[in-house]
Amino acid sequence: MPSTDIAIEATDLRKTYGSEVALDGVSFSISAGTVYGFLGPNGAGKTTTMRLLTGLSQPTSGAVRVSGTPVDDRRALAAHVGYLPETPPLYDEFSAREQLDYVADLRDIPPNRARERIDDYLDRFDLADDADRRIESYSKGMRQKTAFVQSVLHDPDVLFLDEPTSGLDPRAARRIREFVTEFADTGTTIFLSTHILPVVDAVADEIGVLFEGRLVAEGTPSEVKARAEMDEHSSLEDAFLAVTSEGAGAGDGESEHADDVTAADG
Ligand SMILES: Nc1ncnc2c1ncn2[C@@H]1O[C@H](COP(=O)(O)OP(=O)(O)OP(=O)(O)O)[C@@H](O)[C@H]1O
Repeated sequence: MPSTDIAIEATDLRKTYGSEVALDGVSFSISAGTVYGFLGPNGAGKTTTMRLLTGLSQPTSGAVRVSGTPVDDRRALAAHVGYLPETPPLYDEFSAREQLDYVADLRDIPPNRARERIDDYLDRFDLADDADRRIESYSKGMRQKTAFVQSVLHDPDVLFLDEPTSGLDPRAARRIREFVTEFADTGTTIFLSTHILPVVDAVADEIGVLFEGRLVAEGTPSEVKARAEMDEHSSLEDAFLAVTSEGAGAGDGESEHADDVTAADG
């Protein structure tokens, strides 16, 4: 794997489904160790982008490199990338422990190391007592926690998280936030898509806001707020609503701030 300080580089990504344009020329460059909050309203193209960034789907045009490697080289990337998708792949008939053993084996984690990590994570996510029950009997939050552990078991350099706190109670959601910060402190790059804006405000170094398949704002949380002409007391939610109003993209003037919002740098 080539060494690079750029962890994720997307160049002019376009994705169409028939006549539907899901992504309309999205570019960004994310430095290693960054927590990047990826925001956008329903249907903006976030999941489509994440699938392109993880090589699960091919762009209509444009290119993606993760840790310097083109994402279509999935063999080279597998050890370096973790992905928690919106609908995580779990086998209902497995227990959490079996599921995690299976993934550890796929990831070629040495058995002793795998056992240690799995026990540690099960404990930290309060799953230890249920670890030998079948996943089909789990609550949504227990499934989500199992899926999160599965995505980080091999200690990836770049971690893609799609709504990681979905279905989690406050304690578990906080645990995920702490993990995100902890991983980032050790140099892991985190690409985090969520609708829970306070989470992004708390953990993200940088933010990208997608609207109708285009990146309409990018920068630190305070830069995005400033760009949307918010004052220092405004929330990220206020800025999000300003840059993703119809007026921001189509110029119908619905938002008083829309005309002042400049396009993202990327
Ligand atoms: N397989 C597909 N076939 C056709 N259209 C699709 C397909 N996948 C996504 N789209 C369309 O692409 C656009 C972007 O969808 P995407 O799922 O990426 O949005 P999103 O930002 O993740 O939304 P949400 O926040 O609701 O999860 C939508 O208009 C969606 O209907």
